[in-house]
Amino acid sequence: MTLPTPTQPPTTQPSEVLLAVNNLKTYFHTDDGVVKSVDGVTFHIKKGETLAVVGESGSGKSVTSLSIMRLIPTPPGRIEDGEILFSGKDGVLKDIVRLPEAEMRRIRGNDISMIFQEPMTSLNPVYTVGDQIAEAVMLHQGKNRRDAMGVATDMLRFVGIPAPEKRVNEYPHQMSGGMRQRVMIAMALSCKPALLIADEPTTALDVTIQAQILDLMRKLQQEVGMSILFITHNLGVVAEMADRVVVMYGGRVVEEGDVVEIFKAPRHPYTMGLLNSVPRPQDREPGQPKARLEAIPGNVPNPLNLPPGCPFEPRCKFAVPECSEAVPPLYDTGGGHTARCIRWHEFEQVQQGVGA
Ligand SMILES: Nc1ncnc2c1ncn2[C@@H]1O[C@H](COP(=O)(O)OP(=O)(O)OP(=O)(O)O)[C@@H](O)[C@H]1O
Repeated sequence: MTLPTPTQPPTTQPSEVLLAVNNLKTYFHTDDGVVKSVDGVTFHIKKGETLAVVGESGSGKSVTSLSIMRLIPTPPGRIEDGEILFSGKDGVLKDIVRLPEAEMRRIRGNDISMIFQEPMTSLNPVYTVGDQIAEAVMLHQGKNRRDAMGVATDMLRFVGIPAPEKRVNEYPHQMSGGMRQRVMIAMALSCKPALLIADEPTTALDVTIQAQILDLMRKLQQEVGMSILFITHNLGVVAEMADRVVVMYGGRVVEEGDVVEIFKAPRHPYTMGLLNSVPRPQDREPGQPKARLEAIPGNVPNPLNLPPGCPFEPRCKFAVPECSEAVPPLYDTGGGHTARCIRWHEFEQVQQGVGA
């Protein structure tokens, strides 16, 4: 995979905050100890924007999104602290962490929808795709079955499924992986959510279909005007889809900022490592030396046994003794860009050519 250069302007002019996650802590109480999967995570999503959450496997991306949906398996999981402020279609600001379950059920699928990597885990094999979309429409929009089936057919057409009148009566197994992912998107968008959470939605698809689904999501976002929280480990997808990016490591945000800025001037060695492990288009230009790709050495830390200091320190080629003393705070590096590294300023100087 080659990394595209993120250049596209935001699809809308995002201004107001739709969702604000503040100091979220979601832990799992296991027999082996407490897994601090999400440990003090803060970020926000503006109306109409796409925010990518990126990080290696185990960094806490999915637990963050499941916390927003309040779908953490309890026990062993629990949201221990923090707030998730959300302003839904009714315009009332709510804290998702503290909402009664009945109200949360109204929000799920109506104000916030989620699509997953593998549609077969979310689609029911014994019902037609039309029935499944119609059910969500009947539940949230109070439509009768006939009208809801009409909406289901329209939604299948909307997501580019050919012959929707026929396919609405088909079962998931009669469709290809790409078509099933389109059905998932149709179902997720059928109630026009304000926020779509997409957790690795294209990972299981081959590259051509992947590109089609990403294109489709961009187009639909413009038409529906929703915000997207895009969970991925794929920086190519981040560059193509996101306005801003949150980089997670060991259950914490280690860097956040505008996607163009982060790709151009990362301030955290983990983000630099992620970027160095994927080819960039400028490295492939004629006359340029062949880019050296480097995998980040080592593995993500064991969440039951995190080091006392910066969790990336054991893998970091820029680590100094102070790094292992305490978890660094998130430093404001300017222009809405933050990084959790005590040496961020030195990277800035090198990138700006100071003392080089
Ligand atoms: N039900 C659970 N019980 C115990 N630990 C859990 C549970 N669910 C998640 N975890 C732990 O929480 C941490 C974060 O997991 P999470 O699934 O959020 O990572 P991720 O960044 O989404 O990874 P991936 O890209 O593989 O989905 C991991 O260490 C994981 O083992």
